Amino acid sequence: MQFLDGATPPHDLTYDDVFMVPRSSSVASRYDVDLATDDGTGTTLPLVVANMTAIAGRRMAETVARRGGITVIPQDIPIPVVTDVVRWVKERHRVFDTPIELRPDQTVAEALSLIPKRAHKAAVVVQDGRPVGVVSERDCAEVDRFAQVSAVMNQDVVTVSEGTDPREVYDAIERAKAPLAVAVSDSGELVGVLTRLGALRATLYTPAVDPSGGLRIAAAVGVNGEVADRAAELLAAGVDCLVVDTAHGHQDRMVQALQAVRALSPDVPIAAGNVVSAEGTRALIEAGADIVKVGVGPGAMCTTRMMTGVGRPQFSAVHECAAAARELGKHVWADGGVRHPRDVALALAAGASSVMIGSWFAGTHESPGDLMLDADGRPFKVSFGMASARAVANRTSGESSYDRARKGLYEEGISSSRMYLDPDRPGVEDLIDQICSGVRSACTYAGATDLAQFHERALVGVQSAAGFHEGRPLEKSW
Ligand SMILES: NC(=O)C1=CN([C@@H]2O[C@H](COP(=O)(O)OP(=O)(O)OC[C@H]3O[C@@H](n4cnc5c(N)ncnc54)[C@H](OP(=O)(O)O)[C@@H]3O)[C@@H](O)[C@H]2O)C=CC1
Ligand SMILES: Nc1nc2c(ncn2[C@@H]2O[C@H](COP(=O)(O)O)[C@@H](O)[C@H]2O)c(=O)[nH]1
Ligand SMILES: [K+]
Repeated sequence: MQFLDGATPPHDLTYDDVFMVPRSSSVASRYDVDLATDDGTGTTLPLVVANMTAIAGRRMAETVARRGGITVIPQDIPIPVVTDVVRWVKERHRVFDTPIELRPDQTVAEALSLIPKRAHKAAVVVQDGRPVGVVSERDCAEVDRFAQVSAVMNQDVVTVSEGTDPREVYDAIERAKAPLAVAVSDSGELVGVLTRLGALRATLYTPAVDPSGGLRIAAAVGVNGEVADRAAELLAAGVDCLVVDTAHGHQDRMVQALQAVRALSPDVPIAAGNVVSAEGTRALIEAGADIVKVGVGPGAMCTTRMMTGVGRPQFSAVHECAAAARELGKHVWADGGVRHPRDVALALAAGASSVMIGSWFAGTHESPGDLMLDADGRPFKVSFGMASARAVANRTSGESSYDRARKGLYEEGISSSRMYLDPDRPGVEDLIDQICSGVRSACTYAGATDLAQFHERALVGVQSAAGFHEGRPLEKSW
C-alpha cells in the first residue's frame, strides 16, 4: 500500500479519513478476484466473526463458514458447550442450509417463534426423519396459534437429492416458483434446504473446510486462569484456530499465556491480541502468535477510548502492525470499527489478512439473540460488549460477591445496544454478499486479482470530512 504522492500523513487515520484511487487494471471481471486468505486459517473470504456472546454462536459459525469465513466462539462459553457447538458445526452440510425442523403436531405458535431464526423464513415439517411439508410465516398468518402445523404446511415441495448441482437446484426452484428446495438423502431423509439465492451463493462461494471436510470454526481463550488447559480442551474438541484475547494484549500475562498455548501445538493457527503498535505486534509474534489482532477502542460496543483516552485510529494501527507482522512472515486481523464494506476493503489495503466484524453482524437472523420489535415494529437484536457490566457479570458468576463487585468497577463496554436488522439485508449472508461485492470491486479498481496484490497496489489518499460526506448516497434531494 502506498499513500498518494508518497506523502506520510501527519497524524493517525481511521477508515473514514481515507480513500483509494483507481489504478490501471487488466482484471476483466470482479469474478476473477480470489478473496482467499494466506494466514493459515484456511478461509476463502477475509472475514472473521468476533468472539462476542451476542454475535458468535453455532448458527453464525455454520452460516459464515459455508461462505468461506470463520467464527470465533467466545472465551466465556463453557467447554462442554463449545465441544457440542464444534461437533454440530462440523456435521453441517457444505451446500445445504440447516432448516428449523418441526413435527406435524407442533403448533403454529411454535412455528412462528422459531421461523425468525432463519433468514429463509420457513421450517421443514418432518415425520420419521423424512420431510412431509414446508411451513412459512405467510402460511401461519391469520391462523389460530394453537393449530397444528400439519394443517397449514405446504406439501407441494420441491425435493432434490443431496448430490444435485446447485445450478440445477436453482432452476428447479425457479421453475416451480417455490420459496426453497428440500434436499433428501438416498433413503429419503432430510439433508437440508436451499433457497434460490442459497443455490446461487453455493456456486459463487467456497466453504472454509478442514482436511476432513468439516466446516471450520475458531474459539477464544482469555489470559487468566488455566489458559493452557482450556486451549488443550478446545483443540481436543476440534477447533481449527485458537484466539488468545484480552483488552491490553501487550502485557506479560498475554506473553505467558501465548507461550503456554503455543507449546500445545506447533501447527494450529494462533491469533492473539489486542495491540495497536509495531512493538506490541512483534512481542506477540515472538511469543508464538501467527496472527496478531489489531484494534483498541474502534469497536461499536467499546467505551475504552472514552474511559481511558487509550487506543489508536484503526486504519493507521492496522497499517503499522501489518507491516511489522509482514517483516516476520506473519499476519494481522483488523478487529473492530467496521460499519461498511469500504472499511473491509480499506483494512485489507492496509495489510490485514482478515477483518473481524462484531456488532454489524449482531443485527442479523444468525446472531444468537432473540428477534425483538421496537415500538414502530422494526426488528432488532440486543448486542453488548465483552467488557460491559453485563458480560463481566456473566463471566464472573462463579466468583464471590466481593470479587464480582471489584471486577464490576472496570466497565469498558455497552451493556445493551439495539442492532436493527436491515430490511433489505436481514441475514448475515446478505451482508457477506454486500461486503464481497465491495471488496471484489475494490480489487479490480486497484488492478488486483488477489489480496496480496491488492495490498501491494492499493493507492490511498487522505480526505476531509467533506470528502467522506461527498461519497455518501443521498436519500432525498438537497
Ligand atoms: N479491542 C478492544 O478495544 C477491547 C476489547 N475488549 C474485549 O473484552 C473482552 C474482555 O477482555 P478483558 O477486559 O481484557 O478481560 P479478561 O478477562 O481477559 O482480563 C484481563 C486481565 O488483564 C488485566 N489487565 C491489566 N490491565 C488491563 C486493562 N487496561 N484492561 C483490562 N484488563 C487489564 C486484568 O486485571 P485486573 O482486572 O485486575 O486489572 C485481567 O487480569 C475481550 O474479549 C476483549 O477483547 C475489552 C476492552 C477493549
Ligand atoms: N473496549 C471494548 N471492546 C470490545 C468490547 N466488546 C468487544 N470489543 C471489541 O470490539 C470488536 C468488534 O468490533 P465491532 O465494531 O465490529 O463491534 C471485538 O472483536 C473486540 O475487540 C467491549 O465491551 N469493550
Ligand atoms: K468505540
